[in-house]
Amino acid sequence: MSQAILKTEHLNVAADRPILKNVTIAFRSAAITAVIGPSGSGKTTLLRAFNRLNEDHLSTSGRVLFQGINIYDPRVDCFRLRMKIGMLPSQPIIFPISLKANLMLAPRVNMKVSRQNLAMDIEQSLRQVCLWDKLQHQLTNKQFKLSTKDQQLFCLARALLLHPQILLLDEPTALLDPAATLQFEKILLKLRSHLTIIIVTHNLQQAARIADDTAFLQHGKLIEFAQTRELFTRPQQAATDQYLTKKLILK
Ligand SMILES: Nc1ncnc2c1ncn2[C@@H]1O[C@H](COP(=O)(O)OP(=O)(O)OP(=O)(O)O)[C@@H](O)[C@H]1O
Repeated sequence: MSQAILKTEHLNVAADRPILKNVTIAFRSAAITAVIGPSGSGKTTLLRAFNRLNEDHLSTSGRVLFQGINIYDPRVDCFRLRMKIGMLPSQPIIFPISLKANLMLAPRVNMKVSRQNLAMDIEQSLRQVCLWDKLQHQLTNKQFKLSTKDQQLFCLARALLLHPQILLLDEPTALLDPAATLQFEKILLKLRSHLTIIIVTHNLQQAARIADDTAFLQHGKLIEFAQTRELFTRPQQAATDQYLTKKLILK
């Protein structure tokens, strides 16, 4: 079993009231972890805590350790942190410039890579998401329109260009149809060999299909965290059992 790459210790996040309460969890390296739970249970807030996206408007206490270093230490550079821990929101965001310019934005600013190396990286990341053949001749075409599925894959490729060690995905397939969802999942399973993936999902079948481990949150508390097969077949907490049963029956 691989080592933990990311851990929280007694993580609390609050607005005018607590949102995450005393969450202690460890994520395995080169594994996919699903975060499940009812709406409002704190899943997105947990994900955002991992690259310090909450701190402008929410208070955070406790520790988040990335490779043993507390990311809330004031000496940690947020830009560098967000390159190592990338995030993909559920709504794809593509700027109204060419696809190539979209891809080049972050690496040129943050990594100062040469144009030649960047061209190779772009090809590699588009190949990783199975878009190279479709897009290689459209990269400078400002009018080219992508389908919703391809927009989300393109955003994944853009995130991969920064060579993150952890990728945070917030309901990445919420807008996709079942076939596109399966294609997206297949790509995640391939990426897992060298990338740690934490995915928030309302789709329990998705968690069961791709996640090595699953965390169940409710009312801001980590109720249960286990290998996915264990959590789905032998939940240890009554609340987990109730949630899984209700979701699967209502499906
Ligand atoms: N910036 C904020 N200020 C105040 N309350 C917030 C803020 N961000 C989140 N919350 C509250 O924290 C709770 C958890 O929100 P969060 O988005 O993390 O839940 P979630 O489990 O991801 O929900 P969903 O499945 O609906 O996306 C909600 O009640 C939400 O209203």
